[in-house]
Amino acid sequence: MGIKCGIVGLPNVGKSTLFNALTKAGIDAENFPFCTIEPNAGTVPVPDLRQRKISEIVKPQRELATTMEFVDIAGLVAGASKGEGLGNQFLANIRETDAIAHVVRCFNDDNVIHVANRVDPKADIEIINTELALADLESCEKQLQKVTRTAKGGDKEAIAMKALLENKLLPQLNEALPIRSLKLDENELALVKTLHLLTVKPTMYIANVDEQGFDDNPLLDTVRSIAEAEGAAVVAICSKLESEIAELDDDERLEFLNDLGMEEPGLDRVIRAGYELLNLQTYFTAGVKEVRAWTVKVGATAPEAAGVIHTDFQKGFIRAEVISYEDFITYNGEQGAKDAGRWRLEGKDYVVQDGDIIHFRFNV
Ligand SMILES: Nc1ncnc2c1ncn2[C@@H]1O[C@H](COP(=O)(O)OP(=O)(O)OP(=O)(O)O)[C@@H](O)[C@H]1O
Ligand SMILES: [Mg+2]
Repeated sequence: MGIKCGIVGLPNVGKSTLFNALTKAGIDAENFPFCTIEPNAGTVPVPDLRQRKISEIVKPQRELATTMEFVDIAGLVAGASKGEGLGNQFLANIRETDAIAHVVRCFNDDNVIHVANRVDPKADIEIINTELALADLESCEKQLQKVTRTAKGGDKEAIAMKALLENKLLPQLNEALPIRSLKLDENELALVKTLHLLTVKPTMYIANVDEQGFDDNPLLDTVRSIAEAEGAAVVAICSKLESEIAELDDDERLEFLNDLGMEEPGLDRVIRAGYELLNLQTYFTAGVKEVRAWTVKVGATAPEAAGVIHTDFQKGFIRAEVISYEDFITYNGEQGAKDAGRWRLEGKDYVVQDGDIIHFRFNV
């Protein structure tokens, strides 16, 4: 499905360190602002404990996870929308993503330069959010000029767009508030989509804390309360620690996590949060050759889910053979689920459920 999550934030807050931990790409993550200039992209498997359990039953030749793409973007400073720092180029990189992971510095370390010489998550978040809102404000003002002309000729869509811009979008952006927190109806959302705005993208905050900074951390609390007010998700991680964990081999990693009292790397939480942010879910195909996870939108129908594998599967869709994840595990696989009467044949209106194990029947 090609889902892209952009990593944004002020310079030198730990974006590339996080990116390296996620992708094991080994790009430069050094202690100076604007270390990253060109964006770096990397594909990351979405961790799913259910897949392992399915594979234990099916014993396939191979397992394939579903994936998500992360893009590490250059640091943004105040005035970026007017060309400061790396300016508009940076904003164009964000425009191409589906969701935003906003990294906020919540660690104290005098050796690591902060561009404003202070650690202040609230001020940092405001700088980034203001720049994104200013960029959108500019796009919306341009659009208003354009539609004002066409609206005079009586064009219905132009009239609707003009009203939306004047009554809702521009007032919101003038307050430096994001478009995603506006309540909009379906028609308005369709119009907004054509504007390719930045502040409409689903956003989560990544609080980058010290190794000891997960509990009793007022900096983290600040990020949590800002996010709560916006209805956004927060994931607390220590980028530096994660990049060290990522370099270990599997056995060492388990031991290290155990010593830290962690069940899984913090990265897995970042990836899953990105997945939830975009309202995505997973279904599985399970055969002796391979057990594979696939990504679909929540609410996708069986033919749409088939289309993720191949467009021919969608076009020639006949039926889906479905077993829920719980049944698959409870009855120890397909045969057991069949014997228990838990194997279903579903038609084109079936709405896929998270974790479903599906086999598609189709014509070619
Ligand atoms: N949780 C943390 N605790 C302490 N130091 C950290 C932490 N996370 C990152 N750092 C350090 O901060 C410095 C900057 O990290 P990094 O290069 O990842 O930042 P960046 O956001 O990508 O910067 P730029 O915008 O300049 O590309 C590095 O020296 C890194 O080791
Ligand atoms: Mg960087």
